[in-house]
Amino acid sequence: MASKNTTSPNGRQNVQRSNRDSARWIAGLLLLFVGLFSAAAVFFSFFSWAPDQSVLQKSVEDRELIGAEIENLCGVAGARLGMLLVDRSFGLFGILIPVMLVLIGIRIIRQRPLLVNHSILSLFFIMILGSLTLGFAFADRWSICCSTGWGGAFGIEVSTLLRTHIGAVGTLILLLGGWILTGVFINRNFINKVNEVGNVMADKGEKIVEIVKHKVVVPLGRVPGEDGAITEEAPEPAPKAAEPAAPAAPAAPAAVVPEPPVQKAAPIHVERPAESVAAAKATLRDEDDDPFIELTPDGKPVGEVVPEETEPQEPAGDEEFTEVDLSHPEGRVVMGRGGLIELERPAFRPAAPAAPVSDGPFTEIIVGDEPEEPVEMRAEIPVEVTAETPAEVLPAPEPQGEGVVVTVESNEAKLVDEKAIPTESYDPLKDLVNYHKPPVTLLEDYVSDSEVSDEEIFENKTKIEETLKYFGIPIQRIKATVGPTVTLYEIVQAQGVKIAKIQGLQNDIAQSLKAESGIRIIAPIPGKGTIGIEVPNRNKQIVSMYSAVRSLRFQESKAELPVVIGRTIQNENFVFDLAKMPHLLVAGATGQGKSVGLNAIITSLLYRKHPAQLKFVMIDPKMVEFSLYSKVERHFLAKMESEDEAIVTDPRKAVYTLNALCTEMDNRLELCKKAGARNISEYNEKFTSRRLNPLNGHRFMPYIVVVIDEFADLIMTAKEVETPVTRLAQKARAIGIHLIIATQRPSVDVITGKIKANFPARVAFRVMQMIDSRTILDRPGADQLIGRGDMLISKDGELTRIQCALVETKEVERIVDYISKQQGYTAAYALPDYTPDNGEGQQMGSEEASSAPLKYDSLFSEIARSAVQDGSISTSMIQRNYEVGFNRAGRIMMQLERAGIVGRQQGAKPRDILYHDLPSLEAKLQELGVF
Ligand SMILES: Nc1ncnc2c1ncn2[C@@H]1O[C@H](COP(=O)(O)OP(=O)(O)OP(=O)(O)O)[C@@H](O)[C@H]1O
Repeated sequence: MASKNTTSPNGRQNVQRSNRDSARWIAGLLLLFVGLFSAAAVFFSFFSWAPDQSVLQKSVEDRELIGAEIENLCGVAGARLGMLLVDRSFGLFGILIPVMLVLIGIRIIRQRPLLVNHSILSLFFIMILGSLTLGFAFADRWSICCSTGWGGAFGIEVSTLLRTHIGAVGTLILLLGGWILTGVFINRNFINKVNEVGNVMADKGEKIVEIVKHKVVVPLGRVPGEDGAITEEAPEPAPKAAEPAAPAAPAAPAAVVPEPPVQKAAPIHVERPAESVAAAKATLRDEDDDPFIELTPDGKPVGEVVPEETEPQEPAGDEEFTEVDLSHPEGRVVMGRGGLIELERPAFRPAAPAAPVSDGPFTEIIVGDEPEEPVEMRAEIPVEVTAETPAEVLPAPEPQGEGVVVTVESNEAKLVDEKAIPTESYDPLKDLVNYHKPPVTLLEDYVSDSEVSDEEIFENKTKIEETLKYFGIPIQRIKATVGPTVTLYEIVQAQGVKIAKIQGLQNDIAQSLKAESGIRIIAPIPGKGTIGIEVPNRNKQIVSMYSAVRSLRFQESKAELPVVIGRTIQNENFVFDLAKMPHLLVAGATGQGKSVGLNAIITSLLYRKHPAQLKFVMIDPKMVEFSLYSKVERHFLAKMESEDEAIVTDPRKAVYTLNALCTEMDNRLELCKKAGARNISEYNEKFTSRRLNPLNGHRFMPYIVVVIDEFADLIMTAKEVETPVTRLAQKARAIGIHLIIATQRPSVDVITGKIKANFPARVAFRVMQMIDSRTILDRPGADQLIGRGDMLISKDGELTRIQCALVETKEVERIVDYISKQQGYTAAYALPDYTPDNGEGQQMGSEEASSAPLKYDSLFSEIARSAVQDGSISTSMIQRNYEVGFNRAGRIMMQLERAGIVGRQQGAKPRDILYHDLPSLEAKLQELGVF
């Protein structure tokens, strides 16, 4: 007789699980309180250990007799605990034991795994090392906070032991190594810090060697040769810059002309390559410690060429600039410490035009904004000369005009101090550092009391056995696995029975089990060789998103885009990596759970990803499914810059958005190519480890998940949607763009061959006809599902039956509310704007699409007026004058073109303005409805 126990194994499991959870929670809370009490006890013991210890040494009677009381605010227990954790254990660092207890308690309450918790392990290492270090450093010398010494009994004894065996130096090195390893364990960036210290020490070492060379070796008559080798020959003493030098050339006029009163009116900065300046400096460095470098007009150090008659040089060193005569009558070149070459001219004197300075072979002169304007006309405007010419080849100005004083600063390429260059990894999450992922408590924990009874299982097993026997198929064994929706009866058939024979009995078995649908025969079960018969349970269980998100499998998943979609027949949470799928096709008849499935996918991702890591593009022709996600626009959504709404509901805009995604894909592929990365993970890894320069356009790439609901509606109204979808499906996986396409009608005109070929992963909810099942899964099965979240997922030809997790609209609302209340980015993630050319616009089939855009930019009329008034326009002009981005400027230009106000772009030529007077433009604007 079969057991009549009505509690199923499943139910028992649930009850056991909930009892375990409660016990865990209580244990966690107890530990938390013990930890808090211990922390307080240890803290107070730091102040009261001395009197308390003498009190504790006395018997209770003695204490009462003399009225001695414990001072620790946690009483006798506190004083003893303090003694135990501080004196007898880890000294000052004994306080970390209660801290660890508190952390463990919290983790138990929050149902977190304990074994390898990083923070607790870190604290543990710190405690051991800290105690050892203090024990080693102070032994039992100081007893400010406890009787044994700062390191506690453990620290003192173990360090003494180490000292005995490996000596003081060995112990010191061991401790240093231990601290470094602990630092690295706590934060991997610590490696960089260690490297930095190493570099600083290496630099210091080099400097010391330099100083020794200059101060000790050189005075001894040994000088470094060009190759750095030390030779015995002493060089000719170089003339000091300030000293009059022997004439090397006919006296330059500048040498005899008295220096005019200098007014720093229009300095000319000459920028040149760092090497030349460095070379010039290097020539001088060895001659004089003076930080200022004097140059002659031909760029040579002043001591070598400046004639003796040169006007007395002001003592270099205390000046901001060292002045050097040019051959110009009144010119002077001054090279300052910063290395910028500057031309100083006396005010109100005819100055040398900038042009001669620029005549050098590589000299580029930028004279304010207007290069053609003579320098002397611009006395108030700082004049910049950018020269790629080394100082040595800078031609001296022809002696024309007079009174020009040239101050030369060699503009060294500005180098950031090497220590100021960030060495730690770039952390994209720091953008929203306070972002908290939604707590799981926002989800509903649906408790199902509908369970599969043992009776039901036994009945089904008997019926299956009888039916098979009736058709002459003997079986050896049957095993039942109860799932949330169906129970799998696994049959081991007698030897010699053909699998196909059982497969053909699907309808007969269904009839005998009186099940209208839901019976599915898996023959054989992959990897097992047995035959599976899935029979729907009389009462289905709800799989809550709450339990799915809480599952260890999901929480510990290392996937890039982890998704927990529901539970398999074996009652295991089914977790997959969307990044590896890499796209998903979702089909199912109306009301069978598609939208819930999509929400489960989106919710999973929201629970695991940070806004910096993931963006969604949501296309919702039904207009209602995704509207609630608009609240997280600034956190998790991406849209074209020109779009107002982040959730795309208009089929025409859906096409634009998908094309914009193609542009984003192309941009990302280009960036990956430049970076030498094969995929988004490699690229982001390079970017975060600062191996890619943002100045070269590199940026951190978040994953983009594109969710399209009702694809059938979309492709029917905008056939051209197929092209971008196929392109994305073919190429976007590597750079982190993944598509999820859902449709009610999985017919071949919707899921075309091109699309299907690029979607190896498919999800099927119940469909009404076998043909639909074949379209989506390439085989029957989806027509045999029982609906309400019962689904099949096919990946690489393998089919898994899953009960989709239920996440209701109200739960999604709570999650998006939680996220939206947190700080987000200033706007949605911007996709490059896509502007269709006219041809494409006409293809849309609607008149509206080919005519001027529906909505004009708010700057449209203002820019149109200014274009007509000025008679010219360009995108860059719009950008500059109105401080708008390139995309917006381009869009406004496109709107002007479509409105017939400006002509088409013709190569590099400026666009024609098609209106020549404001009244006719105003009439046009009125006609367009823009004022
Ligand atoms: N996983 C599930 N568990 C329990 N019930 C579910 C599940 N999925 C769906 N249902 C039930 O089925 C109903 C319809 O689901 P859903 O709205 O997802 O269907 P749909 O396929 O998106 O339909 P349509 O295409 O018409 O929008 C839900 O309101 C819910 O009651």
